[in-house]
Formats: sequence, structure tokens, C-alpha cells
Amino acid sequence: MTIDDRSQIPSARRIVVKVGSSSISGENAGQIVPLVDALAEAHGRGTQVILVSSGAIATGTPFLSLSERPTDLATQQAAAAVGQTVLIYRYQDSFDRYEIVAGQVLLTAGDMENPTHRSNAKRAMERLLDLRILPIVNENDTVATHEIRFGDNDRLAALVALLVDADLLVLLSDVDALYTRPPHEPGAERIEVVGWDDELEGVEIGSTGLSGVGSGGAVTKVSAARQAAERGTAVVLTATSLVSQALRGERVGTWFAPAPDASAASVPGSGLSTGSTAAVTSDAAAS
Ligand SMILES: Nc1ncnc2c1ncn2[C@@H]1O[C@H](COP(=O)(O)OP(=O)(O)O)[C@@H](O)[C@H]1O
Ligand SMILES: N[C@@H](CCC(=O)OP(=O)(O)O)C(=O)O
Repeated sequence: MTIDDRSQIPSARRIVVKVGSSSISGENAGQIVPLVDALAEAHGRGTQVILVSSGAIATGTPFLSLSERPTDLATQQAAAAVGQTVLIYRYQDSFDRYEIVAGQVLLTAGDMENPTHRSNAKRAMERLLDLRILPIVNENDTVATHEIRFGDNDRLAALVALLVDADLLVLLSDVDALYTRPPHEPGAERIEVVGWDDELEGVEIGSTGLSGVGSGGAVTKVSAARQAAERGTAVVLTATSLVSQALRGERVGTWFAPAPDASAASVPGSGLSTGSTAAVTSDAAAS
């Protein structure tokens, strides 16, 4: 189904929620519990929920006795190998409170481009959802290389949303919305709605935030949101602390309106769509 408005979110059939490293690692590791509460609430009303979670490298870093996120690929892979198991344990421990079983799915960019791997991933995901298991997806960091890495999980989340034909993609971050400029800068204003085909004229989108933990920043979030919206999947970009309000359909974050005729904007066979900029519009114009 097409979700045209936030108020329809509670009746979504299938949603993908993406959370970034900065929101669920380090001093924010405690945010896993309220995140799981919100996902369990949606799961409990019959929505099929897929979580795309970053955080393997950030979670693993202290276990390697490193004080900062490693910069070289091999140490990132080592940190991810250690951190991914800890991360999944933390999620499952929290989902146990609701008797929800999670399933780990690790994907690479190559998997999404290779038709056989892609259909294998789709089949596995569909089966997990049929079985009422909640898939937790991350990039397969230990086998990915610089050339094939997604580079950020925002794009991975958009690809997963398209793969499983989700009604809604929720991109969570450490800021509550997309702003007209990096939110710590003076004069930054919250953007309520972005039309699927408008240009973000005058909007300054920075890379990663002050935490130094994430890797994508708002650039990758806007790009991922556009890719999904152009293909007809609605997107909410908001803070991890507002996920339960977002999933209840409250007016939080930035709403990326889905294209009414998704096929018109797509590139056949690529799984992605064209266009590199989005636009700020008034609420009335875009919704
Ligand atoms: N125009 C903007 N609107 C919102 N956030 C922005 C903007 N420009 C830069 N950012 C930054 O992007 C950061 C989110 O990206 P990142 O740190 O990679 O987080 P995550 O780990 O959640 O992916 C925010 O902390 C914010 O400071
Ligand atoms: N796959 C990596 C994600 C890298 C990353 O930091 O992504 P993000 O926090 O979404 O910007 C990990 O789990 O550490």
C-alpha cells in the first residue's frame, strides 16, 4: 500500500527502520531498549518490521581497547566482527521482553546487485517475516571492501526497503529532522515536508555530526530518502528518541512524500532511481 500521510503509518503492512551508530552505541547504548519498545509495539499490531542497524564498528571498538573508531579497513572489519555479536545480543536480550525472535541478516552491495544473491536475500527476508521473526540487517562489514562497501547504512536501508517493497522507511538519527543547515549552526530551521521531485534549494546538508561516531551524515540520509520516495516508499527522518511517536503516526521529523507514480521515476533493472537533489516544500504543497 502507499502511505500518503503520517496518519496512515499505524496501518502500514511492512516498514523498515534504520538506526545509526551514534544512536545505539557508546553512551547511547541504553537507547536500544526504548527503540525495541517502539518496534515491538508496531510488530504487536501486525506490522512486519525490519530493523537496519549500524553500530557494529562503534560497539566493537572498546572491546579492541581502542578509544576512537578505527580508520583503516582491517581494524574496522575486526571491530565489526566483535561488535556485531554484542549488538545482536543486546537487541535479542531486549526483544526477549516481548517474546520476539530476531534474525540477523548481513548483506553487501554486491549481494544487492547480483540477481541470484538478491533473490536469495529477498526469499530469506520474506520467509523470516512470514514466520513473524524480526530481521536485523547490517552491512557484512568483515567481507566488504572499500570498493563494494555501501559506505553507510542509510543507502543499505533504502535498498532493503525497495527489495522487500516496504510501505515506509524510517531513518533515525541523533537529530529530530532534516534542517535547512547543519542543526548546530545558527539559523537552522526544521524542514517539515520534502516533496519527492522538488529541489532542496538553499538547504545546506552537512556530513556526519558532532559525535564522530556515524559515517553517513545527513547527505546519505537525504539521498537514501529520495531513492525510496522516488520509488513510492514514504520516508520519515527523525530522532531515535522519537521513534515511538513516528511509528504511531505523530507529526514528528521530516516527511519525504512518496512519488504517486513510482514507475515513472525509476531506472529499470537498477533497483534505484535517478535524481540527486530533493527539495523543501511547504507542508500543503507536498502532502
Ligand atoms: N541539514 C542537516 N539536517 C540535519 N542533520 C544534519 C544536517 N547537516 C548535517 N547534519 C548532521 O548529520 C548528522 C547525522 O549523521 P551521522 O552522524 O552519520 O548519524 P548516524 O550515525 O545516525 O547515521 C547529525 O548529527 C547532524 O549534525
Ligand atoms: N556497517 C557499519 C555502519 C557504518 C556506520 O557508521 O553507519 P551509520 O552510523 O549509519 O552512519 C557498522 O555497523 O558499524
